[in-house]
Amino acid sequence: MSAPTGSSRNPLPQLRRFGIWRKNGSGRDTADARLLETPRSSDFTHTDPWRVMRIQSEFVQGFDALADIGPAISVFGSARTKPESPYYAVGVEVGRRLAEAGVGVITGGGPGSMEAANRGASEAGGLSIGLGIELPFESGMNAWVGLGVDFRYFFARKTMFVKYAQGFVVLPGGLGTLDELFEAMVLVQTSKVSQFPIVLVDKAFWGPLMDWIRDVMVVQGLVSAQDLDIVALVDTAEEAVELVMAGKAGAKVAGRG
Ligand SMILES: CC(C)=CCNc1ncnc2c1ncn2[C@@H]1O[C@H](COP(=O)(O)O)[C@@H](O)[C@H]1O
Repeated sequence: MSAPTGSSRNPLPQLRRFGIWRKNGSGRDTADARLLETPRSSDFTHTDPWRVMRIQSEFVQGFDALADIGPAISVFGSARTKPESPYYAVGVEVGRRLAEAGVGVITGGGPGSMEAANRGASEAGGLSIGLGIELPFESGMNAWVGLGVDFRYFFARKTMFVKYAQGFVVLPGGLGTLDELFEAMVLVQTSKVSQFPIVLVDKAFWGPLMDWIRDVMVVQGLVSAQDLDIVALVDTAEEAVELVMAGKAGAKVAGRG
């Protein structure tokens, strides 16, 4: 086969940097040279290579803090749930029942339903973990967190929610809750995790979302009907803890591959 000649074709790459080929670089622009160069300003702490170090340190810190927590379940839900809301009461009961079942409770460490689950776990004498996130409007770690780890990056934090839990209980929530839920659903769908129960609490809240997935996504062939089995819908804290502890929801799909 002859070499491409058209001007729109890439010529051979000229410079290689850590396995990445780039064209049009200066031969004197090496990693060593850049390392030894006097920085033009202290802005280097805002550069991507520096960020990579910070990202790495978040993973190290998270792995370090959570390595020995034992079995745990992550509980998600709205940061805006008020203490007088029925959802808050369900969150407290989920946390309490999980602690009584002998597993740690991991939440996002914030207010609302996260606080409720931490509170239930803490009041029952269980391990109450909060994985906080730096946000412009965050209110800090809730008072019921016994072991807290703060993150700058959502993706590092989300890794911990899955890596150190054996299942998810998801209370009604907003975009943050959906982000955490769908991340887990995709991980089960693609067999990145197996036997990972995901239980959604409150059929009236979650039902319409599941109906939309069934009526639109499944009908258009964008997900399979089986994918609906990744999650289970329940109405009470008791059912949620029973199912998540039995490892039931999600098992069907995870087991097929
Ligand atoms: C009352 C209020 C607006 C406070 C916001 N304070 C917050 N503090 C901590 N985490 C938060 C906060 N807001 C959103 N989150 C993040 O979003 C998730 C819940 O989001 P949401 O409320 O469902 O979307 C949490 O796990 C966390 O990732």
